[in-house]
Amino acid sequence: MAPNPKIKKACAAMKLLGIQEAKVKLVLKNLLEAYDNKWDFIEAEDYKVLIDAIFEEEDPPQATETKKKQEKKEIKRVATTRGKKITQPLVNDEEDEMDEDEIPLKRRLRPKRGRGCDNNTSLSICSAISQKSNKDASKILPEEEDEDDDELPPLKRYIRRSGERGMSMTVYNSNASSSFSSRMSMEPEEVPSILPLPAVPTQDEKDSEDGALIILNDEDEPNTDHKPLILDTGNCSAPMLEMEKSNTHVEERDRETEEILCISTTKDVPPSATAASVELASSTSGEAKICLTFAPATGETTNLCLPSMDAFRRAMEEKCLKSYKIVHPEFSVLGFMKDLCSCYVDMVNNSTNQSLETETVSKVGDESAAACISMGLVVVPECEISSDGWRAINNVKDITVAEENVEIPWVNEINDETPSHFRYMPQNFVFRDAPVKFSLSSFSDEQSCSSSCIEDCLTSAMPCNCAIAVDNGFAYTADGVIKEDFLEARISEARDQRKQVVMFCKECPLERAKKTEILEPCKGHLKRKAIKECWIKCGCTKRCGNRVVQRGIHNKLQVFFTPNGKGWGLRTLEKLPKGAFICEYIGEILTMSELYQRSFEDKLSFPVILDAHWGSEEWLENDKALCLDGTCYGNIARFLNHRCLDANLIEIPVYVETPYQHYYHLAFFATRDIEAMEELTWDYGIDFDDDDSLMKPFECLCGSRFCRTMKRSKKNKQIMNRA
Ligand SMILES: C[S@@+](CC[C@H](N)C(=O)[O-])C[C@H]1O[C@@H](n2cnc3c(N)ncnc32)[C@H](O)[C@@H]1O
Repeated sequence: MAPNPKIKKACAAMKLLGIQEAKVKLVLKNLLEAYDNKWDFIEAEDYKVLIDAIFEEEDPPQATETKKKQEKKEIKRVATTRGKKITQPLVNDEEDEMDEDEIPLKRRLRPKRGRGCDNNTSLSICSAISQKSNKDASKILPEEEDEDDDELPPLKRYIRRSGERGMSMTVYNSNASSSFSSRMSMEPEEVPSILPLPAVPTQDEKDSEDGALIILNDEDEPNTDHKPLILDTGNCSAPMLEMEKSNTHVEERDRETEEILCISTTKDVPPSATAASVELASSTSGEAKICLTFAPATGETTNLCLPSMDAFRRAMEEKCLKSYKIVHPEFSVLGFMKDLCSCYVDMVNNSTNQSLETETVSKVGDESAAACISMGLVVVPECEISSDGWRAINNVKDITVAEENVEIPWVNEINDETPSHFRYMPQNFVFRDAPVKFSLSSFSDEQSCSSSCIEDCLTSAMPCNCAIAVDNGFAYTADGVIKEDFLEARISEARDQRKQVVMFCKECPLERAKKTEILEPCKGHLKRKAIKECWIKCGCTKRCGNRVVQRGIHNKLQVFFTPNGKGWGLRTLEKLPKGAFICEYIGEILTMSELYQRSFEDKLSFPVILDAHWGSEEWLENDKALCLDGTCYGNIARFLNHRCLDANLIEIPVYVETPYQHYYHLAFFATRDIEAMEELTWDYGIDFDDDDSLMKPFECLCGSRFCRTMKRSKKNKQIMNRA
């Protein structure tokens, strides 16, 4: 006998979801019996009833019973309301009277109408950490829009509560030609027996807005801090991966904050697309995105080769899962998702053998939204990113916004914070009153090597004026690093009190700036030896070996979120040799009065006082004593964290364009060889016991065995013990 075409069709549809034919047939048999062979109920909404029944096979009997009752009620209601758009599960009035045990229905695999069997190239990768209590999980979340849904954030309609503990990932492909559905567990014992899959938007929904989804719940963390993560498929012609993170909370019954995380590409990869790029971006306002962009072909058109879902899953498992230890404290879902995206992109690009074209997400304001859509970029409706937010997003690859010789990316593998907003500046600028002038006339011939030098001063037989100006000779070697003896002398000066020359002001500008009635005595300033670099007025060329700091940053650095509570930090992505110049501290040049005014309004995290020569003259006016403030305008040095005593960077005053001794560049050099991925730190030289400090107080988490706060607390303990 020829197989019933309806059964064949149902099996084919279920096969797309990875469900075996035998199981489908078994469940179908029961359903047909239960519903008097009424196929239209079974076929409705892309076999919703069948899918639910298949998954309920694995539910506890009580749940299945209750679910069946519920479904019968639903079916009755569907039957009487045909023709009307029903998007919310119809709940019988009696449901209100049910006791809690009677509502343990978990919605799971639920392809919505019009999708799931589309002949498109739609891919959803969903990652779920479902850690809510089973009790909570036993309640149903609304899962399809009701008529008022338009007023609710799109997020709402896609939420499912999975109800199981563990971390799992589901890859779902609705491409008819390469059907695939799989789930992967990271912690097998904790992964739910059946994974929730995202509800897939209907055609209407697809046309009108974005869709995608799955859930991250975390039982161990307070709900209040959860931010949902949604990954949207955009309503755009070019495909992209987009993950969006918003603060949207679920508001109805049991809609405590959920976390949702998902990646999906839209359909219709343009046949002429050449390559893809992936971008992880986020903003200060809490949103984050992972974008996969397919760039249109240039010149000869070639078909883009997408990897098969199986190959992608295997690569993903290798690259993203097996290499991660989920229990590792530094595991971050965001980082994981990013790896996942780049894994996919790598595969696309490798198989396509095309050059990678990066399409950067450009600023998206209201007025430019249309332009973005035409470029294949999606404006996500619930994500209203401020202009500052967009700037931060754009800066993911280069926080310097192309102001430096090298790009310096930022990355946060710990949480969803983005760097606070500041304006990147590659050089110092006077805020208002500081008497700093860069002028050719300010340097006399004696202070530059205008006539004596040609090409490279380091190779000249006689030390030139620049070498003797600050009585060091040349500080740099031909390799561009600081000479060992000069560096060692600076390091021991900084670390060993016995080697320090400390100068005391008669009246300290720091104290005077406080504008108190009685000035406290000067606490002393470390006299620091400086480097004098050749400059534009010198006879040498720009390639002269005595020009290092002025050539700017050359190493591969990265701003990153530290895992140990210090906020953002700076690290190197490559090995750095001892004595290498890393960067200088850039900020607004302020007088002490200006600085004090600022710190009075709000204690600062980013002031550096240029006091290397304070105390060397009788009287230093407040407006001649200077400092740098990197709070609003600065460079990457503003991310350098403090480390007590044994920091891997040391700051050295460097004179370049002005002989005015109270203004100099503060340049950071490596105190030792530094390994790739090491955090870069310097000793702020702060006194943690000084309540009058202009700097925001903080509890030192440097981890150094010489940590001054650790010593202090030990001292306090000793004092307390003695008392
Ligand atoms: C110049 S900023 C460094 C960048 C900063 N971590 C951030 O997130 O922007 C100085 C601030 O970083 C934090 N910080 C720096 N070093 C630290 C340390 N050793 N322990 C704890 N916090 C530190 C303090 O909040 C301090 O006020």
